Amino acid sequence: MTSIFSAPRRLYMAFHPPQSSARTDDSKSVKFGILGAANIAPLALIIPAKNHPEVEVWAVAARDVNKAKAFAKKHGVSKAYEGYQALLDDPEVEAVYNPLPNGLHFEWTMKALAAGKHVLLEKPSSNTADETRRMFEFAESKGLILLEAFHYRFHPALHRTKAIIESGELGAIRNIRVENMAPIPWSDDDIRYNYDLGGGALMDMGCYTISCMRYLAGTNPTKVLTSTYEPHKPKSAPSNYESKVDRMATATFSFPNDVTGTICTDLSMPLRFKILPPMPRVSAVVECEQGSVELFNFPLPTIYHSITVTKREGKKTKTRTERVYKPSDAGMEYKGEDWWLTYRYQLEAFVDRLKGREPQTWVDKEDSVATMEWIEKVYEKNGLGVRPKSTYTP
Ligand SMILES: NC(=O)C1=CN([C@@H]2O[C@H](COP(=O)(O)OP(=O)(O)OC[C@H]3O[C@@H](n4cnc5c(N)ncnc54)[C@H](OP(=O)(O)O)[C@@H]3O)[C@@H](O)[C@H]2O)C=CC1
Ligand SMILES: O=C1OC[C@@H](O)[C@H](O)[C@H]1O
Repeated sequence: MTSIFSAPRRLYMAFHPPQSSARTDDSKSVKFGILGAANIAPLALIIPAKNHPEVEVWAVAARDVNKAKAFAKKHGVSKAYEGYQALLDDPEVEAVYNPLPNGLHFEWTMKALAAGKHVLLEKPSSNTADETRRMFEFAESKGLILLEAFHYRFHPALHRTKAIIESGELGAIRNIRVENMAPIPWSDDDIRYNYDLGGGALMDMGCYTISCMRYLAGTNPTKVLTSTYEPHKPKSAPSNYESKVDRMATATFSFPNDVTGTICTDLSMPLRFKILPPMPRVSAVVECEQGSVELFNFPLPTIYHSITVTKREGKKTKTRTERVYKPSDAGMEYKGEDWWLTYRYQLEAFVDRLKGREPQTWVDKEDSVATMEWIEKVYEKNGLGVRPKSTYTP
């Protein structure tokens, strides 16, 4: 039963989750260390950890120890380290969260694994598919867990959308279109615009579109058919500046059985009439033989989402809308509350695997490698070229 209070309550709880009342004995909790006082860390780990009975965010490291100390104080983290290696040398740290810029993912994940830590690694997993494969192979060889933090994959709204497609009620898939575009005025020195650090729209918001398209298709594309981009040009750039960083990118793909796919991603959608920020475009739409299903807001479904199913029946078209904030809303049996952020579902799965329990969802090695392979293929197609590989040699 929903009421006018359910959305404000859900949003409040999402960002102010209750401290877990069933806290596990401290000696059994998983102590996390964070590499970098990253902007995303509070949302992706600190807030979800408050409500996870088996997680303690124990340490943070930053290049500047004062930054690490300030972050630790603000978020109630016990230890603050100068430099990332110092955190990896802490025997108390069992799992590492790696939210460094993309171009540093390979180096610091390899070092964390070498130090015997499990790793929750931000998306996209690295700058190249080869690096991603090597990280997973190393994790396997050490018996450690490595998960690419594609948090959206863990939310029940996405699982319900996939179940609708797989139920066959709409017939076979014909086309999949995924958009992830927002009007965010990132500064020119943001990591997203830094080629050496693995910047670009396709790497950042675009990696979700490739991952989501592959997931909903249930298979990999066979080819990149077309790709376009608009470059990012810093305000101070000379007129002949040649950018290797895409602010916006599109691509079309072929899939087996004449299925097609389209992605569109934009880090900083242009203002309308030079003043009005456009609405973000955050949908995954699957067109099938007898209708379509659209998951609106697949990246952050806890905030708000809708699953719109349009079905052609003879000359009539029927439309229904579903909302699945918690698994039981769609008859699914795994754990979750309507206010759980995608990151909270993800943390549950990560800790389940670490503790030897079966997680409800997982993003495995082949999945992460394939996402990087198709990112590379799009960059090859549009001429911008693959992001630079790491200079770190393990
Ligand atoms: N899951 C999600 O929803 C999101 C995921 N992300 C991903 O998380 C990662 C980090 O993103 P975000 O938090 O926005 O990034 P930040 O701009 O906050 O950078 C993250 C950290 O990178 C460190 N860093 C190390 N070397 C450099 C360098 N040369 N230049 C700049 N920073 C450096 C800084 O650490 P220090 O503290 O040591 O200075 C900084 O704290 C990316 O991989 C991104 O794709 C980002 C946003 C959302
Ligand atoms: O992962 C992400 O999600 C939110 C976006 O604003 C951000 O650019 C991206 O890194």
